[in-house]
Amino acid sequence: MRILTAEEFFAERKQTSPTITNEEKLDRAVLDIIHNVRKQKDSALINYTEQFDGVTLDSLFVTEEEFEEAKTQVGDEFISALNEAKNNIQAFHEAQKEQTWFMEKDNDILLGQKVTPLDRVGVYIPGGKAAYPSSVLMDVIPAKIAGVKNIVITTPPQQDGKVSPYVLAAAELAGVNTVFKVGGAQAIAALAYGTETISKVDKIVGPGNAYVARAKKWVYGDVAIDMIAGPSEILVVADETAPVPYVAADLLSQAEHDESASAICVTTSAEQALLIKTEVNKQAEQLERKDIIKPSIQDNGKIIIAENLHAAFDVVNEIAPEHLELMIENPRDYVELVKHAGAIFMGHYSPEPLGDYFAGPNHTLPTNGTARFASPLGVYDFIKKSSIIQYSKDALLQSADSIITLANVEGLTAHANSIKIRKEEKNA
Ligand SMILES: NC(=O)c1ccc[n+]([C@@H]2O[C@H](COP(=O)([O-])OP(=O)(O)OC[C@H]3O[C@@H](n4cnc5c(N)ncnc54)[C@H](O)[C@@H]3O)[C@@H](O)[C@H]2O)c1
Ligand SMILES: N[C@H](CO)Cc1c[nH]c[nH+]1
Ligand SMILES: [Zn+2]
Repeated sequence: MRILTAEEFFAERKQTSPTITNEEKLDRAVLDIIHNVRKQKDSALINYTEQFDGVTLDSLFVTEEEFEEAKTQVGDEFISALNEAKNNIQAFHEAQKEQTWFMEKDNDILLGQKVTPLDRVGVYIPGGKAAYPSSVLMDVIPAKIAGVKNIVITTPPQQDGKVSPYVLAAAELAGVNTVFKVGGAQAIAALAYGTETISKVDKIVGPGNAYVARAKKWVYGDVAIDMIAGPSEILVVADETAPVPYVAADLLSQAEHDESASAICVTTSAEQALLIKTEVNKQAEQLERKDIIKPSIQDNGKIIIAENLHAAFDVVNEIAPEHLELMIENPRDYVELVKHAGAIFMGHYSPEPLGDYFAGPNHTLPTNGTARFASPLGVYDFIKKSSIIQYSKDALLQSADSIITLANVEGLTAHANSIKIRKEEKNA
């Protein structure tokens, strides 16, 4: 984990575009997969699952028996925790619901916006390095609240050829019973273009590793996507009130997702920076997933020393992290300074995993700097809007000349004529 000053950090950002070569390699692999799935459909899915997941599948479908078996495996404690999380997620997302609305003027003009749920949504649930039942709730509940009728899940199979029973139990609790055993870029291609078994959807949502995130970017336009939700990121802003063991534990919580996950701390104290680095290394040694954590911390971990909190927030806004923790005194006084972050966790007792599992706001969040322009997954991702316009005869005649003038200026006389024709009594 490198320690550097804010000035050094900004100087490095200016000089480097370190990911371009990697991106080209990734693009070639992903485009190849998309192309083959479009051509060979199910058989490409079966082959890629063999190649990347080491599993030979007879069928891509999760059967009813597999759902039943899953129920017997997961235990009451898990179901009860899942139900608590579901209630919190549901309550938070209910508040995001949007309704069709109208505005009227003098009984002559009616304008509005009609809200309609999407027809078909495909949810990607990651499954390579961990199973994510929590992501099932996060991605399906807002779709259900929006009123989406047709929701399917794709997720990679485990080594035994089955889908994690915890993922299946969460799917059942969230009300989805169509689950396909396919992951990676091939799953995204299948949802975007359809195969013999998997029908094309209108929108693909859900997080995943770099292959999944890149594939979503490539299919966008042929299908809608929620955002680029790739490898996890955390940025902790710590002042001298932040307990060092808490800071280290929170950084490590995201590093364990993926070797490409990133954990960064910005602190106002050089002394604390050293303590945090030592504590991160100490705690990492004790963690089960240290094989993933160590490369993540080694390659992407940083501790940045800022002169003061204002300078710390310049770093935050430059990085635009997926998760931002404010482990500082009076965090609410500083929230105004945050311009770009997927989720903001305030205070010493709001660690990131509280949001991953339980509090209610969505954990599918924009990564890789895209928090500059993207928002957390929400009910708004599963609806679309249509404008509504109705004028009475009187209202149209009153505005006719202005509309005709505008149409004539654009040289669009057929447009002008569609208004003119209504001015002449004989055509009524
Ligand atoms: N941003 C968010 O909201 C959010 C939420 C949860 C998880 N995540 C992230 O999701 C990711 C989950 O990753 P994961 O790997 O555990 O599961 P995953 O399901 O995203 O990826 C596994 C799949 O990747 C494909 N793959 C692996 N190696 C490949 C290769 N060499 N070439 C082509 N395809 C290959 C395989 O098809 C495999 O099934 C992590 O990076 C985690 O940080 C993000
Ligand atoms: N931190 C992940 C989003 O980057 C979400 C997650 C699910 N389970 C645990 N964590
Ligand atoms: Zn997490």
